[in-house]
Amino acid sequence: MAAVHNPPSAPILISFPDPDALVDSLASFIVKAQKDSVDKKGRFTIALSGGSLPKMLRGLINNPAVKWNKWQVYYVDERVVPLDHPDSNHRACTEHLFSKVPIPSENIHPLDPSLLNDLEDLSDSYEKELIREFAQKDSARFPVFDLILLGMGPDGHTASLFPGHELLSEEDRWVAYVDDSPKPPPKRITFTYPVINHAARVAFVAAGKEKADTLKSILDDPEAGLPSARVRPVFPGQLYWFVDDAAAEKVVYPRTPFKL
Ligand SMILES: O=C(O)[C@H](O)[C@@H](O)[C@H](O)[C@H](O)COP(=O)(O)O
Repeated sequence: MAAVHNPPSAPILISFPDPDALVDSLASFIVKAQKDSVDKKGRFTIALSGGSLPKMLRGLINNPAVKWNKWQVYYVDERVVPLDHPDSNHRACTEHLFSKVPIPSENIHPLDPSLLNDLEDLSDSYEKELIREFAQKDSARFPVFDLILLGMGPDGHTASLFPGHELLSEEDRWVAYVDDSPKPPPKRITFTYPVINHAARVAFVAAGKEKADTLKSILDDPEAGLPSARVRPVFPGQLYWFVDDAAAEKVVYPRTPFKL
């Protein structure tokens, strides 16, 4: 009998009056994803982006529902700089979140700082870090993160997947590198689409009117093919957009009220 392939579910767009309102609901959403995962398998695998995202996770600080010792944290993409460099996503997440909560340091998976001079080795070693978490358990072709949190750049990029880049068609590797990122710094490692699109839940977080045109293209004209529009988790994965009204101002795509 031929396999039945369910199409990806439609994205769920949730818009908040301002970023502060978004922060609290985002925290509740993450805690719910954590609870579902921990109830099912005793751990919670999450991948974080850089940019403005780390600051938007402040609703998790002093939140008694977060089981920090169950979290395994990876980076969706990382700039190839020392871990304490101002450009480092790991540094941003540490400053805005990890330094303020009781997460065991061994539950956080930054890139290997001894490999910064060799992009190939660096991305291979990060892929092995994912294989240690995921592949041995169920020999998965691709890892299934419980939650991946993404940002969207004004050009429509997400992770370090930029418009027109050859990595947009990568189908095999889990982690790849770029040395020509148009957003500085130029050297980065990044999850590929197969990893992002196999997650159980993927949530974009985007705020501000400078994102309004791009968000409209992504949600109202996905066929235009901007990198963020290519995030379509395979069934039964679900895609969410947590945005503010300024970012959503031009979007016609229907909003869904926030509920857990
Ligand atoms: O390290 C990075 O540069 C990112 O992970 C990147 O993909 C980011 O999420 C977007 O550029 C959005 O950034 P903002 O949220 O700052 O607009």
